Amino acid sequence: MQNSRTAHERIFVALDTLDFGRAEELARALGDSVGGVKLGKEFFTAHGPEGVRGVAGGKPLFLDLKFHDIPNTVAGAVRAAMHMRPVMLNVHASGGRAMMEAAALAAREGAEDAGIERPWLLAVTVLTSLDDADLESVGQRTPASDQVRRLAALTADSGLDGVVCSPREIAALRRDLGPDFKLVVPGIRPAWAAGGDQKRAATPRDALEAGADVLVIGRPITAADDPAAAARRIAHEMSAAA
Ligand SMILES: O=c1ccn([C@@H]2O[C@H](COP(=O)(O)O)[C@@H](O)[C@H]2O)c(=O)[nH]1
Repeated sequence: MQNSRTAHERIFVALDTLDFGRAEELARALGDSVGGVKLGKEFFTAHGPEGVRGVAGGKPLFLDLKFHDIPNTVAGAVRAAMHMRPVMLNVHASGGRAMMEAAALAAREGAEDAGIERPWLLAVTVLTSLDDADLESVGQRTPASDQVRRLAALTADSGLDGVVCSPREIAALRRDLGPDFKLVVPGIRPAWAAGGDQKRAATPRDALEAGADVLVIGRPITAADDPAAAARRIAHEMSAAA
């Protein structure tokens, strides 16, 4: 996937719905006001690969299934995913090095078999809905920011293209891992949108200024009365970023 993109091309809209018709309608209404669509567990569980292909059409697709299992199983899932022709897909970094290496190999081979350009293979670090207290409650005493840096370094070392992180960690990851490591960032909240369940969030402009490659934005666009206008407003706010 190209890295030199205009503001709206950096937005992948999260179509989190069980309703096929609604997802299709949003994808159509948003058209070129976003760079691509993100389909994840909610939509995929309801509609499967066929549904994903139907809604994505020819649009760039981020397949957000966050695979997390033993290496052999994840490798198989990554191969199967190639038939949905994603430009990005992901696993969980906490699955560890062997799992990520198996996923990277499967992505290379699977893309070739499917006759597509190899998608960016990303690893989810720490979900943006979690804060330090949440991590502590599951026995993880390291602050989220440190854990993200640790998992991102492991991801880079395992041969993946980049990570999914919160906007709060972008600057540190850019310093740690350089300009080519891909940072795909959910937890984006314009000042005028509700925070919802996102705990490590920031505005689109702040995320772009910090060095994000792609912003994943769902409800601030999809729950708006006019989703295309909301996407254009966000792109305009991003354009003002240095
Ligand atoms: O850490 C993560 C990883 C993935 N997501 C996904 O991004 C979108 C965000 O949607 P909003 O409506 O803008 O909150 C959603 O599909 C999540 O599954 C994330 O939020 N955080």
